Amino acid sequence: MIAPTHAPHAGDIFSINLLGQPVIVLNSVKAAKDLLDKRSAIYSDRFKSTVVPLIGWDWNVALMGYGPQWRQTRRAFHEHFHPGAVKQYEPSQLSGARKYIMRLLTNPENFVQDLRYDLGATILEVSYGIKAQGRNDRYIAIGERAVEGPNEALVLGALWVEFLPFLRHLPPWFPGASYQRRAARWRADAMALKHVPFTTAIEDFRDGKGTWSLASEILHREYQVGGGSSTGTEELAQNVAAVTYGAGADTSFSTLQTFFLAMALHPDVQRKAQAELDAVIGPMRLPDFEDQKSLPYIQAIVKEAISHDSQTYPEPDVFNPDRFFSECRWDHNLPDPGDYAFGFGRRACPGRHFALASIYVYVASVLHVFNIVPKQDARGNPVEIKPDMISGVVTYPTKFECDIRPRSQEAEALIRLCA
Ligand code: HEM
Repeated sequence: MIAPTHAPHAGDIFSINLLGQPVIVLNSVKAAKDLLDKRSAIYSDRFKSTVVPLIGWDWNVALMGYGPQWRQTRRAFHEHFHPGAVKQYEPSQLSGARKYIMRLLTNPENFVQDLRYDLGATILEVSYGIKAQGRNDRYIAIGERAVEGPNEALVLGALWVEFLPFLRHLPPWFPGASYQRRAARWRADAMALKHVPFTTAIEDFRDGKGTWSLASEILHREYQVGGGSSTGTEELAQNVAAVTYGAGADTSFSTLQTFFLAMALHPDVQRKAQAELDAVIGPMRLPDFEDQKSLPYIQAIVKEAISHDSQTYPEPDVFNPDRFFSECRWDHNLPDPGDYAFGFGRRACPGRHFALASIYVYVASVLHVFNIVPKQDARGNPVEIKPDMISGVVTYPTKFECDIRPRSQEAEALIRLCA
């Protein structure tokens, strides 16, 4: 469950009572590390939720209790998402970022919708080997619809049925039980996410039409190890692919929206990043994964976009990539936001390396060729952006507008040539 707001003055650990159900909130990185890292043997289970099965998401490893099925699924995640394994996804991620900058050139006002689409298309290809066919793609729509259920229903206190489980037996027509109708739709959407792209991928693969994907690779590997077909193997491949597809796009999407917001507010940060890109890459090509190590300021922007702990960093709300440097060198004494933005202990995010690679390649590609500036009003004055966030299972900036323009004619030509 996700607490809807942060409570900076409430102490490291506090509890709230929701309709008789005690809820313990870990309100600092230290508290989370002490309990979830150091005592992970006893704090890796999940709350036995009424809402999770009601909305049809109980097959999702992130919401599963700590036990053999969770362990088997985590093992499969580890095999496909450890730092060495994620290299195989780089071509899809790079191609997604390049298609995106081409879209930014032709349709900059659609930067948010196109970002959602291109991240979704990349993760669809990685998970199932399916190539999305444009904005109205059936599989993209399935992915986007499916995450609405958990995004609405898993926010702490969103549905009373979580704390009064007998309410799950009420019929949908009963006064006040409209959540039953929504839950039925969310269940159908979750089932579509789990089954529809998987069935297409596996049928294509068996017919020799499909390309390699996470789903087909897990099936192949498990058959080799387990020595033949089994429903368990199919279920495992289905779950890993669907969780990747469901979890993978939304999280990176929210981080990259934060990046656009921060760039529109901080032209000085943009200039520094572009000076680094110009020095390392120059005007004749676009950034790729080979450049990552040579772009520390871009790395600092990525870390700054993921999130901040108010007790670890001074001025946590200020977007300041320079905080990671001391005397022009990377400051290794400063905690890495990547060590807590992805969770703690045994339940920490297995998609972390994949996510960081995606965010890097979008940030570097966009900044190399575009300037992001606030919109101008009729008199040519910049329209003030009031930054704010919407909290939920995933946190997003509220809607904001900005102008995204190629940095130069050469930059525009480079996009047209290479993207
Ligand atoms: C910026 C991007 C991302 C962020 C900030 C993020 C964050 C998180 C966090 C904080 C958790 C831990 C939740 C907890 O402790 O209960 C988590 C779990 C998880 N994440 Fe991510 N994530 C991101 C991207 C991804 C991607 C790309 C994938 C898939 C490839 C993924 C798959 C998962 C899974 C499967 C879990 C559940 C792990 C478990 O319960 O054992 N995430 N993520």
